[in-house]
Amino acid sequence: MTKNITWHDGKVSYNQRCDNLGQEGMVIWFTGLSGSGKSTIAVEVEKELVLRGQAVYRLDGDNVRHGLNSDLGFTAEDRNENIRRIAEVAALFKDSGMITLASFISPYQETRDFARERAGADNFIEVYVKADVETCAKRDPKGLYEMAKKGEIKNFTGISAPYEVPENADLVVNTKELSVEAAVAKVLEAIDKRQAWIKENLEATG
Ligand SMILES: Nc1ncnc2c1ncn2[C@@H]1O[C@H](COP(=O)(O)OS(=O)(=O)O)[C@@H](OP(=O)(O)O)[C@H]1O
Ligand SMILES: Nc1ncnc2c1ncn2[C@@H]1O[C@H](COP(=O)(O)OP(=O)(O)O)[C@@H](O)[C@H]1O
Repeated sequence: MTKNITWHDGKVSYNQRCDNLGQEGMVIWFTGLSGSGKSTIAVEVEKELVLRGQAVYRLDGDNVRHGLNSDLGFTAEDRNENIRRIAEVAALFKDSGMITLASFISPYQETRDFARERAGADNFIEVYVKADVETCAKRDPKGLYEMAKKGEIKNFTGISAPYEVPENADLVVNTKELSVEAAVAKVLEAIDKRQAWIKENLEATG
C-alpha cells in the first residue's frame, strides 16, 4: 500500500484558506436513484451560491465517469471504487475551502459513510434525493429506465441493481412532492445553517 511515503506539511492552514474565501469548506453529498433529481438540484444550488459570491464546485456522476473514472462500470465493485475515488476528491475540495456539491447515485451506505468520514462529519451534509423507482422511471430523462426494462442495460439501479435507502441522511428532499425551487431552498437553508454552526463551534479549535 502506502510504503515509503511521508506527509509533507505546507505553510498555509485550512483555516487560513477558509478565511480568505470567507466560508467553511463543505461536502454536500446528493444520493438517490437515477432521475430522482440530484443533478437538477445541484446545478441550481451551485448557481445560487455563485450568485452570492461563494466558492463552489460541482462533481457529477455522468461527468466524472467521462474522465477520472472512465475505466469503471456499474458492478458493485466498480461503483464502490467510483465512490471511493470521488470521496477522496471531494475531501480534497473541502480541504481547499470549497463548498463541494457531489451528485452520485452512491447506492451503498458503507461508501456514503466513507465519504462522510473523509470529509469530516461536521462539514458533510448527506442529502437523500427521494423519489421512488416508478416516479423516476416515468420521468426517465435519459431513456435509461426504458432500456433497463428491456434488458439493454445491465445492473441498472432500482431495476436490476440495489439502492440502499440512507439511514441517517442529514436532509431528505422528496422530489415527488416538492418543486425544484422548494428543493433547492431546503438545501441552501441546510448549507447556511451548517456554515453558521461550524463558525460558532469549530473555528476556535482550528
Ligand atoms: N447500470 C446503471 N445504473 C445506474 N446508472 C447508470 C447505469 N448505466 C449508466 N448509468 C448512468 O450513470 C450515472 C450514474 O453514475 P454514478 O457514478 O452516479 O453511479 S454510482 O454512484 O457509481 O452508482 C447515471 O446518472 P444519473 O441519472 O444522473 O444518476 C446514469 O446516467
Ligand atoms: N423537485 C424536483 N427536483 C429535481 N428534479 C425534479 C423535481 N421535480 C421534477 N424533476 C425532474 O426530474 C428529472 C431529474 O433528472 P436529473 O436531475 O438528471 O436526476 P438525477 O441527477 O438524479 O439522475 C428532471 O427532468 C427534473 O426536471
